[in-house]
Amino acid sequence: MSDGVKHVLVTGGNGQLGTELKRYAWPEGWAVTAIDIDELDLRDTAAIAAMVASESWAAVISAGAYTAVDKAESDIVTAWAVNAMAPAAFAEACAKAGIPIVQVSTDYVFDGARDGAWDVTDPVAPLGVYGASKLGGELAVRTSGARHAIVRTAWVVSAHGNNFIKTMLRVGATNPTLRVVDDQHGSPTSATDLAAALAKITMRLVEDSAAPTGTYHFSNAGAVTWAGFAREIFAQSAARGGASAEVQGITTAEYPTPATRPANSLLSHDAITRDYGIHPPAWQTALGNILDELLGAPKKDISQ
Ligand SMILES: NC(=O)C1=CN([C@@H]2O[C@H](COP(=O)(O)OP(=O)(O)OC[C@H]3O[C@@H](n4cnc5c(N)ncnc54)[C@H](OP(=O)(O)O)[C@@H]3O)[C@@H](O)[C@H]2O)C=CC1
Ligand SMILES: Cc1cn([C@H]2C[C@H](O)[C@@H](COP(=O)(O)OP(=O)(O)O[C@H]3O[C@@H](C)C(=O)[C@@H](O)[C@H]3O)O2)c(=O)[nH]c1=O
Ligand SMILES: [Mg+2]
Repeated sequence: MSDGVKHVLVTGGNGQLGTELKRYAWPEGWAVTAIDIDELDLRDTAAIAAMVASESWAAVISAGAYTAVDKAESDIVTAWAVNAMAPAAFAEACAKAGIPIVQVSTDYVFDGARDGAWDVTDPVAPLGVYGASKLGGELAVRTSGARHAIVRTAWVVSAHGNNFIKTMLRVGATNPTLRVVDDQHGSPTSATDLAAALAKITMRLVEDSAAPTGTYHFSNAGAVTWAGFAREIFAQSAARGGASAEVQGITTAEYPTPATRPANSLLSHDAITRDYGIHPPAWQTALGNILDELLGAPKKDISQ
């Protein structure tokens, strides 16, 4: 592509994040090629090398992933192929091509076994296959020799694809009461806000060979439990005439799942703010924007 445009290759193009990276208002001179399984199977490392070598890409954003956390527990080989070997193949190809790679990773690399926000330098200790395989991808990128940013995020939600907001609205439409875990703490992340942060980092890595590299955390600002998140979803949904349900807080032990989730996966934004000047918006605001898209703007408050 010798058109003077900087082409960014994005994997996971049909996912939540890939969809928002396509919708992002890239400045003139930038273009995104977002691919998913129809164009390239991430289990095919030879095809990955060929894809990167096929064009003069400006950068790769590695967003594609095996994100079914519970299913991964019984599908280890596929999870590792997609979450670890594919990023390894991309990173190797990027190093060869001399282009940067932005690898998206997860809060689930942490064990969650302490209070406070996890810093980028804190020790990792994944509790399940999904987190372990994503950590494998991180390590491959980190040791590849490619200039990189590894951006860990958490609890990704959007108006498109599968996520907790859409599950709550769907289940809440037919159930008056929902039981939701109230002892796992984290920060929801709008795929739209994440896409904007990743675009900013990617463009800087491409334009400035001295741009900061390393590991970063991005989530929306503020902390909540899944039950607290569900309550706010229904409060904001009801204000828009959407589904509402009562949320009964339960313990993790009362909601058994194949994969163990971290009790605390709050992410510190210090590194991304310091190096890239990124200040994530509050998760409640991000939720409101997603519900605006799904349900329309809130009805006027008639009590005043
Ligand atoms: N969702 C979340 O809560 C979080 C996500 N992340 C990370 O953020 C990134 C983006 O996540 P998100 O957009 O939510 O994930 P999604 O599951 O919405 O999107 C991932 C995409 O990757 C595709 N994919 C899976 N396997 C393959 C394969 N073998 N070949 C080609 N494509 C494949 C999926 O296709 P298909 O749907 O057909 O499987 C899907 O379109 C991922 O790296 C994820 O690990 C980090 C923290 C939280
Ligand atoms: C649907 C439902 C879930 N839960 C619990 C299960 C779980 O602990 C929590 C959230 O459910 P989810 O299935 O969305 O959780 P999960 O799929 O684990 O979400 C994770 O996805 C991966 C890809 C990540 O990287 C993580 O950051 C995180 O977002 O809520 C309830 O307690 N009640 C319910 O009715
Ligand atoms: Mg899930």
